[in-house]
Amino acid sequence: MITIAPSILSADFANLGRDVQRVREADWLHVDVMDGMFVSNISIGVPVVKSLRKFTDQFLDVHLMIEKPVRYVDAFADAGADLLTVHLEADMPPGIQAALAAMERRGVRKGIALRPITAAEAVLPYLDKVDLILVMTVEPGFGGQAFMADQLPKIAAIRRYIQERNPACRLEVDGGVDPVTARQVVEAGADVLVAGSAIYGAPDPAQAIRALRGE
Ligand SMILES: O=C(CO)[C@@H](O)[C@H](O)COP(=O)(O)O
Ligand SMILES: [Fe+2]
Repeated sequence: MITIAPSILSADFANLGRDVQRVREADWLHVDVMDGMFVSNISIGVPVVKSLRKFTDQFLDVHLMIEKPVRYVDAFADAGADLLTVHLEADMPPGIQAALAAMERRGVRKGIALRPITAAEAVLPYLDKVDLILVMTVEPGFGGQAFMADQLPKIAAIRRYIQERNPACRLEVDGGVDPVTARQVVEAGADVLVAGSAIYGAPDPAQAIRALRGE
């Protein structure tokens, strides 16, 4: 089963409620949080997640592109995030483990994300503790970038690790996903597809969601 997670980074923030309505047929909503430190861009944070939680029943998939994310787990849990994904590069190992432990305490689903430079093997110490692994297929920080096909072998390698060690874990791909690259990442083993520009840049976002599902 393929899950589509529209990224609201490509929405019109002045009309966010309208743009969330436009993707209501997707089960998930992908929320990109950027701090201007882990990535150069600054996007949105806790108050927007809180407002989204009141507005939609969609599963709130919050991608934290922030340094030392353990500092914000409680705040995003209070705001109503369903899943928090932290980058392995965003802290030293005790910090990432502390972030995952805090999510466990709060009953929030736990994800880890990898920049393109980070090898598949980096997930191994965490694989039995997480609900989702996110492979970035662009450098994190901005929507609308070109898909990095050199990440496909990494997706396939992580799918093999998941099958061996934690088959319930989801494998999400984020960056440059469109109907063509969607097929490639699904073939490699992804089962959650994030898409920003391919959905919000399309004349009919609902149709774009169906196209990403291969319907
Ligand atoms: O996390 C990020 C960017 O850092 C993404 O979630 C983007 O928002 C995806 O946008 P597209 O590449 O699909 O336009
Ligand atoms: Fe993202």
